[in-house]
Amino acid sequence: TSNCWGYGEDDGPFFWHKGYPIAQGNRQSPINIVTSETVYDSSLSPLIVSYEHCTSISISNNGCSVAVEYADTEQGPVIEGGPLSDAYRLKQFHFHWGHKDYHGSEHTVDGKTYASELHLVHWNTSKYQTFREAAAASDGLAVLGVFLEAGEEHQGLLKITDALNMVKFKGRTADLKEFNPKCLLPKNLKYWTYPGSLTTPPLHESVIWIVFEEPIEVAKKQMEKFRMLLFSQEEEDEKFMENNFRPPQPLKGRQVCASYN
Ligand SMILES: NS(=O)(=O)c1ccc(NC(=S)OCCc2ccsc2)cc1
Ligand SMILES: [Zn+2]
Repeated sequence: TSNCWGYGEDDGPFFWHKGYPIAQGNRQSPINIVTSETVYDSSLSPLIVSYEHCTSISISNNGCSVAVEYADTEQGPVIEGGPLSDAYRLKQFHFHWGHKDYHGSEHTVDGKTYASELHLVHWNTSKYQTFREAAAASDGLAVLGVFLEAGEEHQGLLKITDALNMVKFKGRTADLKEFNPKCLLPKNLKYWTYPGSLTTPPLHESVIWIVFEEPIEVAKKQMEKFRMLLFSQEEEDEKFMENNFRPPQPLKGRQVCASYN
């Protein structure tokens, strides 16, 4: 889809409200998580991540990020529990990152930015028939957010970072079979959760956010591979894909719940 929005100085996050007025809505994402204002919610049950049957299909450069898509089948990978009343099936995961390792995440924690943020996008298959329908419903989507920080090489991520050179240009897709993203989750699944939105247009306010406190470590050279991707198509002026993150949005009175005390 030829987006008329981007991350540049004339089509970036500060302009999105023109095409998508919901950008100034009451449950926009990302947010800055102020840990002293989070509320421990003892009614939050543990998050159940059932990623056993993981048929990844492909990896693609969609012009705003790089995404790994999953087959939309009954026995696909699902999450449930935690703040969720229904089962949510994995549709895709993608990343946001910066020009350098000191920034790039969308959510921030007490103002701290991370080098990158992984989003695992799930939709409510108990209540809706398609992703598109769920994406427009207030309880339609659940996105797991994982912070990435520069450190040791991440073995599980190698299969992704080694595939990036196959999808350098916008619109490119490559096979990526049997990738199980469970290896991308942190050891400790303590999380914060709050009601929010897609962080890119159409910015639908349909996401239950579940953001893990513990970052995963990835090597600097793995981060550099994300930065050699392009926003642009072959034959267009080369525009390196970086800083594809939306800054934190107003909390508008929302409560952020913590899964732990
Ligand atoms: N960064 S994010 O996780 O909030 C996020 C997740 C999904 C999307 N959009 C997707 S997967 O769109 C697929 C096409 C579509 C269908 C209904 S609305 C958009 C945008 C942002
Ligand atoms: Zn995202």
